[in-house]
Amino acid sequence: MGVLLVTFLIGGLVTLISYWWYKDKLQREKLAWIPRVPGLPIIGNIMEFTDSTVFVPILLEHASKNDGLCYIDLFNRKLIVATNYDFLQFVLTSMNILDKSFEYKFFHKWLGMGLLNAREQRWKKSRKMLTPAFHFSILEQFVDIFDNNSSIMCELLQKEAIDSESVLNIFPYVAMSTLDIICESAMRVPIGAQKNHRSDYVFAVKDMCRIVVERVFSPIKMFDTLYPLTKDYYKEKRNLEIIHSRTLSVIRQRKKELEKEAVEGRGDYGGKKKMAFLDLLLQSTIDGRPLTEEEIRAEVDTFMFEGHDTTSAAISFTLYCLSEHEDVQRKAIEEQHRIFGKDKDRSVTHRELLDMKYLELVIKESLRIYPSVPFVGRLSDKDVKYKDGKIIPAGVGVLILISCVNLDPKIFPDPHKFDPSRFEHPDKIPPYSYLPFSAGSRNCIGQKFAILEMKAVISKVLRNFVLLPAGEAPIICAETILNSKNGVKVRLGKREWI
Ligand code: HEM
Repeated sequence: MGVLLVTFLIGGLVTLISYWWYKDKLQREKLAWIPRVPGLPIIGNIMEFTDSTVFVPILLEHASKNDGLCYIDLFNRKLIVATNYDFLQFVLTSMNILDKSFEYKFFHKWLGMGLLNAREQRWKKSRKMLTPAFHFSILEQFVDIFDNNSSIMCELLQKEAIDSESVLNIFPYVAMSTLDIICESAMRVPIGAQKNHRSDYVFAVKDMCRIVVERVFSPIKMFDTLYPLTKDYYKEKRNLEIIHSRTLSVIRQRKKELEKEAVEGRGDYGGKKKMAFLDLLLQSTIDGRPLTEEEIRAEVDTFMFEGHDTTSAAISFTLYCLSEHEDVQRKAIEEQHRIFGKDKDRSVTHRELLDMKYLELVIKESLRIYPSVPFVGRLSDKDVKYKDGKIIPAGVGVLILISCVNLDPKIFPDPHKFDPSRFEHPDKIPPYSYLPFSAGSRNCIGQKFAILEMKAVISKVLRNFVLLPAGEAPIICAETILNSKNGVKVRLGKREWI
């Protein structure tokens, strides 16, 4: 019996290794047209990427030596690293490469198969269902919410932080404000995160961003069988309890309100009016049936995460850029004066947000240098023909380095210089060379929402404060959402509005 078991185990192991070896050999042959980054036997390049502050520059160095393309090995997984425009255009517009790469699997427990993670067939249905939630007429209704919540943020800054000598990490203030905004607008459930000060939810989301990236590159945490041996496994469990209980309470609260509205004959339950995100989810059907609570939670978790963490990073880094560039801040203020005249405290309108053309250039330039999503990944389960007989093999991921594409000196001379005038002539920027919201059919569904929200918040801060340099540059780390190890530091002075 014992001999039989050992023979069986050895046989199984040999079959597994032979399968790995054969799959590896086939993929390597098909990838022969892309330079491979030399690595160690078996573990490949994994040891180069253990620090989130350096792995993007390392990948860029490898890719730029090889015309914007190379591939790396992470144990038995291969990943094409891409900054080459032709290739990016091909991948992002291909209807055969719509799935997300292997690395997104580390999001699954958190975000389920919501829009970000959904596989091709489900994604098409979900995207079609959710697109109306970003209609112009819906976004217009959110302007007051943007305005009120940025006022609360400015009041807090006024009370707690205004002192032109002290250095302030602006990030937590912005994060609470964007969390309030996404809950009140997309979910229709105000949660008052700013007034409660601390939000376990925000801390849990931040920690999950770190955990997900560390699992991609850690030789222990990446394996589901070994992961429970690490502290992060337990931290992840705790974080997910906090996050999921928050989203479930938001969903249940809104569901109750909708039912009450229906009983009282208010609202438009089951009607034709365009609905905000959560109302749409609660009243939609997919494959002829209503969505389950699990499916709704996956979408809500996805939107809470994508809709608050991305914008809080983007707003914080833009405020930092403005604090460092007095000339740019002056022009932005001139525009605010032109729009608001003497009354800096009145509410902004949708039309006025659209009119903030210079502020839009500032935001675009800030997202170029500090893209909230520094990289995205794609995958196909079939071989895909690229050009001249070249193949992107089935099961090989493509990692698109957004943060490096945006810094190409051929397109953006002196790329680290903050210069919003680069975007005065958008026609001069070639397609697929500026990708903060990704591109193609799986681009960011919330980009118009994000730009409007950013304008509303930044405009309010500019009208109330002079942003001054703190003398401390952010230490950038790529933790799925761009983050700074030392916070995003500015100093705030009182703005005299004449
Ligand atoms: C400055 C702010 C934002 C930036 C830079 C940004 C960037 C991106 C990027 C690069 C992607 C592609 C991700 C990938 O392929 O892995 C994406 C997808 C997505 N974003 Fe955004 N985003 C922002 C704000 C928002 C907001 C405010 C929302 C919701 C209200 C949102 C919802 C989503 C969703 C649901 C997806 C998945 C889309 C799909 O796969 O069809 N994003 N975003």
